[in-house]
Amino acid sequence: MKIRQDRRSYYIFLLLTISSSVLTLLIGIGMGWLNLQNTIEGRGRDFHKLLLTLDSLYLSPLSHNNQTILAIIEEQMDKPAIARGEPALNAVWNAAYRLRAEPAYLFFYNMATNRLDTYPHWAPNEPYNPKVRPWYQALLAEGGDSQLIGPYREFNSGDWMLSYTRRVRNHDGAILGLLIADIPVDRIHERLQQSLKDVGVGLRVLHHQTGELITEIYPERFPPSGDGSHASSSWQILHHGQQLNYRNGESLLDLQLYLPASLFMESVLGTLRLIVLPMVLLFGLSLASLTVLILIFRAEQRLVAKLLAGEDPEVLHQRLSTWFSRDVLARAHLLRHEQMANREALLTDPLTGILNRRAFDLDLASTRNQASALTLMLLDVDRFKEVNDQFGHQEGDRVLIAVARQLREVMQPALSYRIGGDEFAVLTAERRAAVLLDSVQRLQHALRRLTPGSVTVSIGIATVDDSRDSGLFELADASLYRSKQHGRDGWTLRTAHGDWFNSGSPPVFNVPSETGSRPAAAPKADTSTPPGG
Ligand SMILES: Nc1nc2c(ncn2[C@@H]2O[C@H](COP(=O)(O)OP(=O)(O)OP(=O)(O)O)[C@@H](O)[C@H]2O)c(=O)[nH]1
Repeated sequence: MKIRQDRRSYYIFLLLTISSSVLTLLIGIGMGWLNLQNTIEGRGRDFHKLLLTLDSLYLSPLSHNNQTILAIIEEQMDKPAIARGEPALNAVWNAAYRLRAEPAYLFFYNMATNRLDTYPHWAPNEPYNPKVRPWYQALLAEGGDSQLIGPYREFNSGDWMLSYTRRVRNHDGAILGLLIADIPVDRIHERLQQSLKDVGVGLRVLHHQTGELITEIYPERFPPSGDGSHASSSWQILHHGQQLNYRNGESLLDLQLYLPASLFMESVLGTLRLIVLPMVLLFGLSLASLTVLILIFRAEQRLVAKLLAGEDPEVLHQRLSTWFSRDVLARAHLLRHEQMANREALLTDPLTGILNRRAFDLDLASTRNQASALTLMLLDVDRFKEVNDQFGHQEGDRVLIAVARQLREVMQPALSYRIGGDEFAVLTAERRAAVLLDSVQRLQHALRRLTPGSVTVSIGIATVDDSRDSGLFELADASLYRSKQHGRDGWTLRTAHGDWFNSGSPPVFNVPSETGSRPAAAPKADTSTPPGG
C-alpha cells in the first residue's frame, strides 16, 4: 500500500512537470503572439504618423500654397478690365510663379472672351479649344470655387498634370473665369519617392473627391494580387501585409500606404528569437531531462530486477556503462561481497576452517529436495577427552585441526563438516562401497601417521538410494555407535539395501561396484543392534 502511494506521488510529480513544461511553452507562444501583435500595432501607428507627416509637410502645404497664390492673384486682378477682354496678367503673376512650391504654369481662362492668359507665356502649337480641356469642368462643377482637377494629360507634352483651380467672380457674383495652377504629377511622385526611398513601403496618391489614382510610388512593393486593405488580424497582416488609408479634404489628396508582409518578418523573427525560442528550448530541455530520468529509472529497475534474479554485479558492471548503474553496481557488489563473507563466516568452523554444523544441517536439508543416492559419513575422534586431559586443550585443538585437514584432503570433492566437539561428517553422492571404504582406509592411514601422536577415529557410514528419506542421519549415527561398540578405530557401513558391514568383518566389494549390490564374497553381516535400531 505504501509503495503504491509513493508511486502515485511520483506519477503526479511527473505529470506536474510535464504540465508545467507544456504551460511554459504555451505561455511562451502566447507572450510571443502578444508581443508580435503589439509590434504590428506599433508599426501601424508609426506608419500612420508617416502618412500624417507626408501630408503635413508636403501635400497640405502644396495645396495651401497653390490655393493662397490663386487667391492673391485674384485679389490683384482688375476684374472690370478683364471683363472687357483685357489680359489678366500683371506683376503679381511673376512673383507668385516664383514663390510656388512646385513652379509650373499659371493660367487664367476668361469665360466671356474664351481668352487664355498664361504665365510663363505659352502658345499652343496646334488649335487649342479650352472648352474641351479637363480643367474646364471646374467652371461648371458643383461645390466650392476651389477645386483640384486631374490627373489629366497636358496638352502639349502629354505629361500627367494636376490643376488647382479657383473660380473668379465679378462683383455681382457672376463667374468671370477660372484661375489655374498646374502641378506636374511627376514632381509629386519624385518628392514622395525620395521621402520613401529606404522605408520599404508602397504609396498611392488618390484624388480626394473622385478617388482617382494620381500616382503610385514604388508600385512593386504592392502585392501582385489582392492587398492588405482587409487585413485586420495580426495573422492576416503577416500574410498579406497591411494597408493604411489617410484622407484629407484640405490637401484634396488622399494617401494609401501599403506595408508589405516582409516588413513584419523582422518583428516575427525578433519575437521568435527573444521569446518563443528560449521557451521552446526550455520546454525541450525539460522533456529531454524527463526522458533521461525515465530512462534512468527504467534502467535501474531492470538492474535491480537482474540483481534480484541473482546476476553477478561484476558481470553487469562490465555490460553496463552508464554512470548511475556503476554506482549501484559497485554498492551491490560490495554488499554481495559482505554477504558472502558473512555467509562464509556463518557456515565455517572457526577452529578448523571446514564447514560447520549449520552448513551441514542446511546441506542435508537441501538434499531432501532431490531424489538421488546419498551417503553420510559420521566420524568421531576416539578417546579425545584423554588427548585433552593428557596434552592440554590447545594440543587437543591442534589434533582437531589436523583431523579436519586430512578429512578434507582425502574426501574431496565431497564436503567435510565439523558438526560437534570431536565429531565430523562427510556428505557425498558416492554410493559405491568400495570407493567409500577406500577413502576411509586412506583417512585412517593418514591419521595414524599424525605427529606427535597417532589419532584414530570411529566412522559410521550410511547410504540411501533416495536422499528424500529423512532417516539418513540416524542410520549413520547408528553405524557410528556400532563402530564405537566394536572397540573404536573402525567403520560400520549400512548399505542402501539395509545390510550392515563393519571393519571387523569387511565384505569383499568389486571395485567400483555399487554399494547397493551384494558383496562378491559372502559377507559377515553385522548383527549387533544399533541404539533404537
Ligand atoms: N581441545 C578441544 N576439546 C574439545 C573441543 N570440543 C569438545 N572438546 C572435548 O572433546 C571431548 C569429547 O569427548 P567425547 O567424545 O565425549 O569422548 P571421547 O573422549 O572422545 O571418547 P569416545 O568418543 O567415547 O571415544 C570432550 O572432552 C570435550 O571437552 C574443542 O573445541 N577443543
